[in-house]
Amino acid sequence: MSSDEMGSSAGVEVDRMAGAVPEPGSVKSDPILVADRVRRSFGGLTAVDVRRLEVQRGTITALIGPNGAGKSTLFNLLTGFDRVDQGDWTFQGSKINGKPGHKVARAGMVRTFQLTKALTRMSVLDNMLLGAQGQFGERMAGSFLRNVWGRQERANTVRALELLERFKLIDKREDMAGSLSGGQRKLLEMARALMTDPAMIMLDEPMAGVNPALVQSLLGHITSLRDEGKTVLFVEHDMDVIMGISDWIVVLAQGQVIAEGTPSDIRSNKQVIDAYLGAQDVDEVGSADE
Ligand SMILES: Nc1ncnc2c1ncn2[C@@H]1O[C@H](COP(=O)(O)OP(=O)(O)OP(=O)(O)O)[C@@H](O)[C@H]1O
Repeated sequence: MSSDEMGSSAGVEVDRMAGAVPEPGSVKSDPILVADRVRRSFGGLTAVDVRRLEVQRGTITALIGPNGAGKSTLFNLLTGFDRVDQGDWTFQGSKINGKPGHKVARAGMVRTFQLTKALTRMSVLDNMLLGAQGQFGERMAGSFLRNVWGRQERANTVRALELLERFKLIDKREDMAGSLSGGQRKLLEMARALMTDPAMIMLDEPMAGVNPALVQSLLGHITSLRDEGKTVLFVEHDMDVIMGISDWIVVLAQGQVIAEGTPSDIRSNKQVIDAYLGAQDVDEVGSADE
């Protein structure tokens, strides 16, 4: 078995994928998320048309593909932030399609959100407390601030401070979120998503706009989440990051899953090279890994 198929945790080699076959729709031994025939069109354009997708529990799974492949749309659909035309999916064995984002979050599946304008004008700590409400949109920010201190927020504040400590943002807790650097914003987005202690966290481009100095720190946080038993599904464009930390990679092109596999499977998959990676990128990925 290749090193890509094996993960190392506290010196013990673990086969997290339990021999899953590298093919689209691949069956997993312990899937936390199972999606069937998920379709979403915008006018005449089919943005997502996924026949079957299973995400193995306790892994880092990357969702990759060219621009416009449907990655963000699939994220939005699965987490209740967009409506499917058709499709079913279960999370931890329970059907969650059709549920709004905050209910999906309560079920244990949380996605990160980029800091919108309203959120940048709130303090780092208030951003965290907002995360305790589960999934949220910008329009909830105003009502949240009016209500938050009237309710039992003590436990949430304790959790928020613990997470800010862990993500090295504790000294910034009173600062406006908008004053954070690109990397610190990503740390805040991740910390905020953890407020509800989800079983699965979905990260939307966790490395975008991050200074190289913070990349290692972010990677460390992502792998520790997995090593604590959480499932991580992330969309990312940085191939070194994807190949470096993923247990499994799902490749989308034109809304469909065209390949799945370990980093080494994907790196040598001709269809993926043609549709996405390009020979040059594969060489770069190979050398960056060595
Ligand atoms: N709200 C919308 N209205 C119309 N078309 C949309 C909408 N959202 C997405 N699309 C289209 O659906 C397709 C998939 O878009 P999506 O943003 O999901 O791709 P992506 O893989 O996340 O791309 P990127 O890597 O560039 O973020 C694209 O052609 C996009 O233009």
